[in-house]
Amino acid sequence: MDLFSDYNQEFTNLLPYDGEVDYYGIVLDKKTSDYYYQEFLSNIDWQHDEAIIFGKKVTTKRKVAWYGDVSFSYTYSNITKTALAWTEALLALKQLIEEKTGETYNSCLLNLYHTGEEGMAWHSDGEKDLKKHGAIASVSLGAVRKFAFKHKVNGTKIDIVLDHGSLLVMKGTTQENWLHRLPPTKVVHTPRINLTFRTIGIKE
Ligand SMILES: O=C(O)CCC(=O)C(=O)O
Ligand SMILES: [Fe+2]
Repeated sequence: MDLFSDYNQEFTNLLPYDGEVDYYGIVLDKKTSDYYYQEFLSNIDWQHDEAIIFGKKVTTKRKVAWYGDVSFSYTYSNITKTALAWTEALLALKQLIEEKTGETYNSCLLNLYHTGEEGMAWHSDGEKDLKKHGAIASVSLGAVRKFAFKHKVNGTKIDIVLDHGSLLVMKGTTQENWLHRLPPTKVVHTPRINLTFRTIGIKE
């Protein structure tokens, strides 16, 4: 990545091969980012996430919520969830992100990490309900956190920092070839909200 480029590039592909992760940097001004952060903290139906791991039901400290166009059912970590109907604020942000990325999305998974102690382990978002090779647009609000990619075969790692009001888009073969995670950290004590706009495949 050339940080000193004079070109007015809208985004940079962070991956050297086997996928495309477009980092747009900060796309929402401070006032707009603050507004959405407060709005989502207060007006999203946050729930502790549940997963079945080695046959046992576990509950995460992190909270999640899932919104979508219609009553989609979506399965991940062996649990099936049903989407809630879009709020006005979510729809407005979705539209803005669709304009910026030139893609459309029909659902959004939100994550609330209360402090730096909460994170997300290495995974890829290749669930079968997701449209194959569909773009996933990730918006970050609140505490600034590190984010990382790791190549599934050769272990190459790419670290980035996700700012308040920033946008990252994972597309193409990224989920097949790379894992990503939000590492826990002891130096962050305030909440971060992440929204991933996705496309759930419409079943025939
Ligand atoms: O919190 C983030 O930035 C990423 C969340 C994530 O990877 C996911 O929801 O699949
Ligand atoms: Fe993910």
